[in-house]
Amino acid sequence: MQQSETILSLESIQMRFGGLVVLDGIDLAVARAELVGLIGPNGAGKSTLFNVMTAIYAPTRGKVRFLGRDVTGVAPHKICRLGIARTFQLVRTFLTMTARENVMVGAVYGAGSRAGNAAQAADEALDLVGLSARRDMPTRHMTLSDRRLLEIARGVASQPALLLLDEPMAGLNPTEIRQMVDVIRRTRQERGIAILWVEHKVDAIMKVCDRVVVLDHGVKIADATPAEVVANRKVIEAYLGEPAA
Ligand SMILES: Nc1ncnc2c1ncn2[C@@H]1O[C@H](COP(=O)(O)OP(=O)(O)OP(=O)(O)O)[C@@H](O)[C@H]1O
Repeated sequence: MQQSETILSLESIQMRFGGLVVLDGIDLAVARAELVGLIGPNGAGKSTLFNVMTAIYAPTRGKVRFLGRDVTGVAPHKICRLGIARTFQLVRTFLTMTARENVMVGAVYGAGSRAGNAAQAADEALDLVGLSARRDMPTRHMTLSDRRLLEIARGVASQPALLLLDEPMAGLNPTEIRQMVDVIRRTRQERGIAILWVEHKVDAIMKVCDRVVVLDHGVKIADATPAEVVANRKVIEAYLGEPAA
């Protein structure tokens, strides 16, 4: 695997809603199988950036390139087929369907699998996230933590090159957070999927990521290793605060 190959690049992305500039000249590259954290204060523009990458929004300026193609403003279902999957801050699963059926949707919709292949892809993805034993459970009976894991499984089953995680740890307890960290690591290591991970649980990001990107007021203020980011004055002032003495 060529880990240094860039699969996603954002070039000078600007997103404006009327007079409000929410993203201002963002450049960002993600390499194959890289694990990148995306952090910043509330309202910094992280979710909006995901929405631009997945073509929910067409940026007012700039380009999104994925696997060598200009995909700026391409329809969201095409982005998924091309290999970008995502999870949501507010979990979105089909509540009356079982865990396995939910993940099969990812396999069919994202990877274009037929029923037999989709079932196999779903079982493998459920195994990766540790939900095999609950695969026949309707998702309305699952805990928040399991539904977050299920969203990851659904993304993995679509066979993406890049998975976008939007606050997968929100609302989880410490045990569930450790389990989630383990799943994120394995998703990258065992599947070779690049991950761009938005999170307010900064400790987890710093422990696990190769690189951390920091947004503040729609501007990228840092893009470096975790050790460099925690020592960055701009990041301390905008988001992290001074370390405890
Ligand atoms: N559709 C929209 N129309 C107008 N303003 C929007 C829209 N979507 C987002 N915004 C604004 O863009 C800014 C960035 O929001 P965004 O949700 O991307 O931030 P965030 O970094 O993901 O925040 P959080 O950490 O709270 O999830 C906010 O000021 C928000 O109110």
